[in-house]
Formats: sequence, C-alpha cells, structure tokens
Amino acid sequence: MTCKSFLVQHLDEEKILNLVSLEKDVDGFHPINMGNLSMRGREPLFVPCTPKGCLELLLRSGVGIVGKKAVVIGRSNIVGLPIALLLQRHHATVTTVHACTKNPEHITCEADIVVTAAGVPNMIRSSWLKPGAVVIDVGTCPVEDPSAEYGYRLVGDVCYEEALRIASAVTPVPGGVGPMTIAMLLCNTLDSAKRLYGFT
Ligand SMILES: NC(=O)C1=CN([C@@H]2O[C@H](COP(=O)(O)OP(=O)(O)OC[C@H]3O[C@@H](n4cnc5c(N)ncnc54)[C@H](OP(=O)(O)O)[C@@H]3O)[C@@H](O)[C@H]2O)C=CC1
Ligand SMILES: Nc1nc(=O)c2c([nH]1)NC[C@@H]1CN(c3ccc(C(=O)N[C@@H](CCC(=O)O)C(=O)O)cc3)C=[N+]21
Repeated sequence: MTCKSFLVQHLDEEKILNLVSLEKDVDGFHPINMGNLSMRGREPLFVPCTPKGCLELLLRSGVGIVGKKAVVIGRSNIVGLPIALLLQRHHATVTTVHACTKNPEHITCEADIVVTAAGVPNMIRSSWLKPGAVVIDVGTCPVEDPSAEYGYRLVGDVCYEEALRIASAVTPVPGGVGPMTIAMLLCNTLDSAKRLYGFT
C-alpha cells in the first residue's frame, strides 16, 4: 500500500522517499510534505493517511479539539508525529508519550483526547483515562488465537471493554482507524489525480 510496507530490506527508505514526486506523495511521507505539515502558515500537499483518518473521526463525531488536552502515544514518522502535528494545528495542547516517558499513565489520564499508536496490546487500561475522554486506538497487533480463522486476531493498544466504561467514545480494533486509513489513501489519491488533471 505504501512505501514502507512495500520496500524490501536492501532498499533505503530515506532515498526512496526523496525520489517520490511531491504531487504523487499520497502517503504524505516526503520530508517536504512533513515539513510543511509542521510549519505554521504552510500547507502540505498531502496529510499522512492514518493521522488524517484519526482527525476525520474526531471532526465528524463533533469532538471539539480547540484548547483540549491531547496525549499522543507514539512518535513514529508515519503515525505518532504527524498526528501530534495535526492536533496542534487544530489548536489542541499536545503532549507526546513514548517508550522513554516516565509515568505515562499519569500523563495520559489528564487528557481529553487520547490517540494511541504504540503497538502494545491492551496497554491503556481504565486507570489511564480521564472520565469522558475520547480515545482513538491506532494500534493493530496480531495476537495468537487458535480459535480465530487465521490463528490470530488483531488487538489494539486500548483495553476496549475497560475504556468503554470510562471514556465518552472509543474506536474499536478492528473496524476503527484501519478502514479510515484506507479511505484517506483513496481520498489523497483522488486529490492527486484531480490536481494533475487541473480539476481543482
Ligand atoms: N490502523 C492503522 O491504519 C495503522 C495502524 N498502525 C499500528 O499502529 C501501531 C504503531 O505503528 P508505528 O507508529 O508504525 O510503530 P513504531 O513501532 O514505528 O512506533 C511505535 C511508537 O510507540 C512508542 N512506544 C512503544 N512502546 C511504548 C510504550 N510501552 N509506552 C509508550 N510508548 C511506546 C515508541 O516509542 P519510541 O519512539 O521511544 O521507541 C514509538 O514512538 C502498530 O500497532 C501499527 O500496526 C500503524 C499504521 C496504520
Ligand atoms: N508506510 C506505511 N504506511 C502504512 O499505512 C502502514 C505501514 N507503513 N506499516 C503498517 C501499518 C499498518 N496499517 C494498517 C492499515 C489498515 C489496517 C486495516 O484496515 N485494518 C482492519 C482489519 C484488517 C484485518 O482484519 O486484517 C481494521 O482495523 O478494521 C490495518 C493496518 C498501515 N500501515
């Protein structure tokens, strides 16, 4: 689907990304698109698909972002970092939690909006959440399950049953951010074609 997922090991991701034409960078991973996303007053040609999908979920669900405390768990180039930048663009006060963060639970439980992309199954328990928080679970980890069709099932970063009791909204895994990512990839691809043929 994207550069990273298709690249075989001997290819250098940095070199490949630099070669992608900006107008066709539907992943939004080119350093110029990322730079424009991070700078005030500039607009990237494309916003990365998963972060864009998370934002779309918030906006379409009527979740206010301006002035809210948001915690993003994870800081990868493809998910955590661009999500934090996007939320900041929408005027949230953003804190990033990563693998070296001390007492992540204490930080996360103050957030109005939690977006988690760590890839650690069931890490976010109810004690990590403020009552009424909105929780977007990006994590998708395959865990062994002999009773499942393919011998594994997908699990998010959030302990879904616990979060349901305390949060005001939680995205499920599967059936949450994953399908939004694919929809946003199609959206970016259509935008790219429209721009190419002068339809915008
Ligand atoms: N649903 C979807 O559309 C998508 C889902 N994903 C899923 O999202 C998850 C993250 O993906 P990706 O960003 O590529 O993964 P990476 O492994 O590149 O990044 C994981 C991030 O989480 C942080 N992290 C890891 N463990 C902990 C922990 N115990 N506490 C706090 N932070 C932690 C890491 O911190 P540090 O930087 O310090 O190492 C890192 O920044 C995966 O499960 C992936 O499958 C990804 C893309 C799309
Ligand atoms: N450069 C790059 N770009 C990516 O977009 C990227 C990546 N690297 N590395 C891996 C992750 C993972 N990822 C997913 C996308 C959709 C679903 C998805 O649609 N999941 C379905 C379930 C699918 C199933 O059941 O198998 C769902 O959550 O409902 C999941 C995971 C994109 N990634």
